[in-house]
Amino acid sequence: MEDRGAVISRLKDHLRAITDACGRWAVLRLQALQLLSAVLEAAMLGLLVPFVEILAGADDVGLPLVGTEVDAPALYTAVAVVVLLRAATGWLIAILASDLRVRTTDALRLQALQGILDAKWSYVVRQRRSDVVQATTTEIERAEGAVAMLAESGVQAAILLATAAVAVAISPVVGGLAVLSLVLVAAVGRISVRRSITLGVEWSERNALFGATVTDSLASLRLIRAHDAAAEWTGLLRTSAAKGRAAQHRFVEITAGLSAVLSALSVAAAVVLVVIGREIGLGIAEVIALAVVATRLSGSARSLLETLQHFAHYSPALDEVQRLVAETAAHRESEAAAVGRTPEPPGQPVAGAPVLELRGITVAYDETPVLSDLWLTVGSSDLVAVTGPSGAGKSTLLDVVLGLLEPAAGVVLVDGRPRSELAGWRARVGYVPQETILIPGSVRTNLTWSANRPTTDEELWSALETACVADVVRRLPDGLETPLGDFTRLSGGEQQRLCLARALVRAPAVLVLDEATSALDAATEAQVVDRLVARGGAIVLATHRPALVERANIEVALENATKA
Ligand SMILES: Nc1ncnc2c1ncn2[C@@H]1O[C@H](COP(=O)(O)OP(=O)(O)OP(=O)(O)O)[C@@H](O)[C@H]1O
Repeated sequence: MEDRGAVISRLKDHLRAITDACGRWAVLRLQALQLLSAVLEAAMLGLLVPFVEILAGADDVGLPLVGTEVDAPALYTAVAVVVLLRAATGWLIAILASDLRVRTTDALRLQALQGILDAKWSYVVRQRRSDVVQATTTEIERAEGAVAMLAESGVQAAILLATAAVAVAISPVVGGLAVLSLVLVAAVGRISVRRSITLGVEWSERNALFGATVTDSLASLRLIRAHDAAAEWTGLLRTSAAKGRAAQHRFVEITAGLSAVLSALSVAAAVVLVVIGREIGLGIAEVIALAVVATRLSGSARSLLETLQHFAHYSPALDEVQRLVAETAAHRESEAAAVGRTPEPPGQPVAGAPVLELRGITVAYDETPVLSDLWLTVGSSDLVAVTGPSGAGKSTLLDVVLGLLEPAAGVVLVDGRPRSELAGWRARVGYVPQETILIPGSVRTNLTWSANRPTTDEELWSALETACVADVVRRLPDGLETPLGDFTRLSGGEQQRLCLARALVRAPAVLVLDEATSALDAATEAQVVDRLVARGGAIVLATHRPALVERANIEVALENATKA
């Protein structure tokens, strides 16, 4: 259960998120408009008494607070001006609040994604992909709902206070009683708002489970169909859907229930207040005005309560997004290595030094060493084969070469200097992972999205030729412009070669291949390697294929997870 200050601290958290994203002035502008709107609402209600008096036949009436006597046309003009101003203010508030809402959630979404892109690789690999997807899509949308509710509650609270002030101004006794009943409503409302937070947390958990199930089942679609294992996944989806339905049902039960009780009570309260007003000798104009004000008061209180309940229900989503932002910030790579930063110009290479050197490195996951005291020198045209049984640490070693993992001990040298600037190093590396990664988009998009520079068609075709996949692309209906989807028409081996061409488009000094030719037949693999060697540059590849090991001039044979 949430603590007493939960709602207030959540409101503060959201306000801070809005201020961070949009600036203090934008928030102050909205708050000023909300205040103006409340003052205009109070003026509108305050004009009710003279309005009813004019309707009852008076020639001149006194304006409340100002006291000036005015005739009917002047009063009608004042009412019209206030009504128009109030409408214009409402319009401005709606636009401003929507701007703040969208800007805040866009900023949070970008912060969360940037956080993942900038975080240390050792942190990233421990994350569940669907959690990040959920936080930056569904949960962000709920957080946006919470921000909208926060802005809405600001207007409603201001209007509620203004209406209460008018009620007290018309009759301190009756108005005072009305305010007292509001305090009672607030006390009951607090319980329902706190319950809404708990249900909101359940809803977030359901979203996480639902998202994970959908993401995982889509990633395994081919296997699910082949093994006829859909029942397992639909069962999980049904469970998470049912959990969500129950939480949503309870939330609506609470909000709609409270709303129904309040609407019945508000009619009774208005009648009681009018009777009391008559009993203490108020005039008919005051009594009518009080009845209207009391009805508006209870309406405003109900709306504010509903808004706060919705805010409370949505607000746990912001926790989820902020948790991701804070966690990624705590695991941030060094400033210089972060993705998207302009790399520092590299220091002067030491003459004759190898492009990369690992001196006695040790790498461990959770204190368990995978590589120990490993030494490796990679010259500018070396072909290095990393071999060893499954789990020996081949991919781990490639991650160190790529600059994704930093060794716990030992030194990594680039051009004879300690590798301190990871972004600069990665700009010189091309990588082909074990699994093929093709994004929705054309062949061209797939070749160029990670090039980090403008590319010519000539460069693309040259990379495709080197990867022995140019003929395949030429045969596609639209060549380089042919779209590739999740279920692309290319075979596994063709996709692998396309991924290799993508790495080559970067013109890398060091090409890192993690069993990147495993789907190729021996003849095609040999042809690809011939062309890669002819192209020049260093190659570091992990492989189980004896033929490839034979071609290499350096072999790093990893024997088991603790001995390199
Ligand atoms: N993120 C991680 N957290 C904890 N342990 C890990 C992590 N990544 C890899 N390992 C462990 O480190 C060891 C080496 O893994 P690695 O993927 O480098 O092996 P590999 O030689 O490439 O295996 P394969 O040939 O099967 O791909 C394995 O025991 C693996 O379970």
